Amino acid sequence: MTEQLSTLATSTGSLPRSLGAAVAVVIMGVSASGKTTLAHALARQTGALFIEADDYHSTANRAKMSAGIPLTDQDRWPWLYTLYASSHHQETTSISTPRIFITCSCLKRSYRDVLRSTLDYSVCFLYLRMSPECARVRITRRTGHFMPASMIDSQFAMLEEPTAEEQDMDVAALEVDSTMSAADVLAAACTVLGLSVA
Ligand SMILES: Nc1ncnc2c1ncn2[C@@H]1O[C@H](COP(=O)(O)OP(=O)(O)OP(=O)(O)O)[C@@H](O)[C@H]1O
Ligand SMILES: O=C(O)[C@H](O)[C@@H](O)[C@H](O)[C@H](O)CO
Repeated sequence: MTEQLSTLATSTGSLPRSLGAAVAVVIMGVSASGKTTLAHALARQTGALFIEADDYHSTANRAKMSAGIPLTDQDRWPWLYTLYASSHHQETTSISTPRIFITCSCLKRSYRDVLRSTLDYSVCFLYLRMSPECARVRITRRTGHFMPASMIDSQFAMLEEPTAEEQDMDVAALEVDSTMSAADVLAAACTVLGLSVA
């Protein structure tokens, strides 16, 4: 993990140029890293569709997480399938890209590979990279959400940060810390994605 972090630290900040035109952008990261907040803002500003992966968790998955029990691969495969199946049929009238923002934790390489290989359209990932301390503060302050703060450690334990190889391929990482407002994160994301929204 430490090795991955240091690799990432030297290579964050922009998407491979060929993926600037990706149709779908998956905003990934641990719980409370700000995926939903950012995706809402991006979708609002660009007119793109927004798909929230949390909406596709089964009742059983939600109950597990609410009870502070981390999901397993077996819990996540059907969830990723349902997410894929629903994204698959989405079409928008937008003629610009990206057309879809998808929030999805995508904690493991294998989960990202599932989306890479199943989604019909070109996809790239924007990884919101946040320290455990910052995520813990955010999740503790958040109200009205099923995910308890006690899950933060397991989210980081599970996390396989995007490798340098993935970053050469289709992942950009954005460092997010406690000094960045939602507007700051939006602006940084737009720069990384090459979007010219205000
Ligand atoms: N830049 C920011 N500064 C301060 N608070 C923020 C910022 N961005 C998001 N938040 C707050 O942090 C909390 C987590 O954000 P959000 O729900 O968007 O994260 P998430 O990654 O979608 O979480 P989850 O995967 O658990 O649904 C929310 O209460 C949100 O209002
Ligand atoms: O893979 C997972 O463990 C889950 O997707 C979680 O990340 C939560 O659903 C999400 O973060 C909501 O709090």
